[in-house]
Amino acid sequence: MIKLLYLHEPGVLQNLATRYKHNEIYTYAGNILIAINPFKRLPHLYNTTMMEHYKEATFGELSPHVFAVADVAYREMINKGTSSSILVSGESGSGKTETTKMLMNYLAYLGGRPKVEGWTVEQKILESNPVVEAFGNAKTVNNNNSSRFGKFVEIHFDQNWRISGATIQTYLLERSRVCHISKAERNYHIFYLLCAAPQEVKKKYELGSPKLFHYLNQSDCYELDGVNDADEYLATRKAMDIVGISEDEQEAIFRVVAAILHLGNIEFEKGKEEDSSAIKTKTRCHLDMTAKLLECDAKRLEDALIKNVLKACKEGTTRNLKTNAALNSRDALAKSIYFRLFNWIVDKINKSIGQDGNSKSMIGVLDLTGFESFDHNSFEQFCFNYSNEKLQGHFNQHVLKMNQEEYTKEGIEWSYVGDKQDVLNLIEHKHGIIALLNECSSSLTDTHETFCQKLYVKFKNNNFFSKPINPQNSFTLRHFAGKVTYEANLFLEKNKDYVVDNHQNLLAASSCRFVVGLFPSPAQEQNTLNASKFSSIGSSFMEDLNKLIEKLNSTTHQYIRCVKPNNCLKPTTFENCSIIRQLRSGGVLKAIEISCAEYPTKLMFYEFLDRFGVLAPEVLEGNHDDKAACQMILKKMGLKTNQLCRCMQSCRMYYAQV
Ligand SMILES: Nc1ncnc2c1ncn2[C@@H]1O[C@H](COP(=O)(O)OP(=O)(O)OP(=O)(O)O)[C@@H](O)[C@H]1O
Repeated sequence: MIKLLYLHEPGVLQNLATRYKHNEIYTYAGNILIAINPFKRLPHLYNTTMMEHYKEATFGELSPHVFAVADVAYREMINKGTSSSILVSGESGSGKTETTKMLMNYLAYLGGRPKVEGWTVEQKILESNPVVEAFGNAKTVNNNNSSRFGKFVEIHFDQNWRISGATIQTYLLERSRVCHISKAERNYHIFYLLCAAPQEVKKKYELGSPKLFHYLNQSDCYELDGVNDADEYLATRKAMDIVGISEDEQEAIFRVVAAILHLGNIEFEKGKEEDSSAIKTKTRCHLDMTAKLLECDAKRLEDALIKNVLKACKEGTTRNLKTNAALNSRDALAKSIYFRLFNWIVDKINKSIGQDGNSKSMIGVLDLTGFESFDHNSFEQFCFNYSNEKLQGHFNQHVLKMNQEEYTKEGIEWSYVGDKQDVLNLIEHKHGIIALLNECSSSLTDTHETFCQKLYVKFKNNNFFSKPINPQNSFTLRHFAGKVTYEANLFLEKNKDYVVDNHQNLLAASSCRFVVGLFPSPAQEQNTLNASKFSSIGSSFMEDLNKLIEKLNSTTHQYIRCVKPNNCLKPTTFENCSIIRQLRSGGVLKAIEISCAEYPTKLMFYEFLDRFGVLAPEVLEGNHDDKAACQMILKKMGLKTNQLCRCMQSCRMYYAQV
């Protein structure tokens, strides 16, 4: 892109469209790699021959490519000993996860070891992808394989620049999906894979078609185009072997997954006592099966679902739950189990791969959940979009600032262009939205209505906040990527990070060691966490993001901007408006704008002389150095709107209106 003589939006778009037509999906815009999702397999771009080419080449010698970006990070590590982070960003479905996998493949190729017995570290790292995707990805309206969590993978290298370990840090899994799915979406892949497992496995867990399970049949979408769940089940089992999850552990994991499906089929009716509920007789078989799979007492499970332990009263005092509250209790249990299971899997992978405490350098790859705006947006979208704001803030600070600092360094007069990102401030300031949400979540009297009323009063003059006419109890934020309206009705509940005491006690008493490991007894947990204290998901997510930014700031950065060319997920369709919107909101056009605003064209001195020397042949004939010769030509032509850089090896001339 920077080779274009004139940089402007239509030119940028035309350039990308032409390249995309020829399957050239990668383009550089300065130090950013733009990657346009091809929505079709392009194996020739990623094979070993291609890796060999990029390994041999210097940056810029070959066509833009995701391998070239990883190569820069690897070479910088070798030459300067620096650690790097590759930040992959873009909307949901734009190709971040695929790009991340290509980067990891290439780094494994560069830093891999000759095969010894068993699985190598890099094989384990690569095979962690299908495992975490099976448990953490799902079909959404934007993407058939949408990551419902963010991740930062740190790959460690030893003194010989070989891969010596890795850590996967995950961020905020979308818990609500376990129990609620919208039209045309699916639950987490693993549930469908297990329903497509070999007959003997399904028999063991009393599973059948996904249509039989409430947590899967709320949407009529069961299959994914081009994906065979039975094959994926086997592939996931194999990947679990490779990442070091033992046969027994896999058995326990799938038992827990099956238990969640049975748990979701338990229904309630009015109980005999007033304001109480009871298990519907026809669904009692699911209660028994859930108890069997979780190896806990069926009666205790029943009580844990239809009764609540009163904390304020003496030990053992319980209150009956009405049918709706029992349904909520059932769903809360399912979400807690799944969330803990997901974290257990990530921890296990980390332990199995191993971290290298003596590592010389690391290369990190960041893939956060993309920006989302659905018809209905809740707390999860709020958090995902907040993390995208955070990443955008980092990008603005580093890329826009970096470009402009170059002007300053080169002695070019320049007035600063930048985004202040006030919406970030609105969310995370000590008196911002998260703080208010925490205040309301921990109060006994606040509801989602009072939370919204407080928001409306507090932020009525904030340009990034507005109160929509519809729906009630919602608020709109003007994000960098567009406006999103959030429905606040479950915000308070979803912000609370806790496991119901009843559920905790039930599972801590399971005869299955694996289940107990997911839910250590409160006494054990008390050591690490003050259970009685309110714990806010919003705040801990904010803390995690701040730590992440700190880590990113301690490394050098490479940026990859993934772009979704259309919303119908089809190859060859290039929707100009949507692409321009993504480039604008992602700061790519802003970076280009900095180049355009006053000095759209940059030429090396010798290029300028080559091109414009004809205007002053006498200058060319004289014995002047290049910079002085350029100055003489400009002076002769009476042009004042151009500027010359200070003399450095990479000296360029910036000029306008020539
Ligand atoms: N380089 C590529 N080559 C072929 N297909 C691709 C490529 N990048 C993306 N895709 C296709 O686009 C789909 C969506 O990509 P991906 O899952 O990486 O998006 P994402 O940005 O990570 O989305 P989300 O934020 O929802 O997780 C992939 O499942 C794949 O079909």
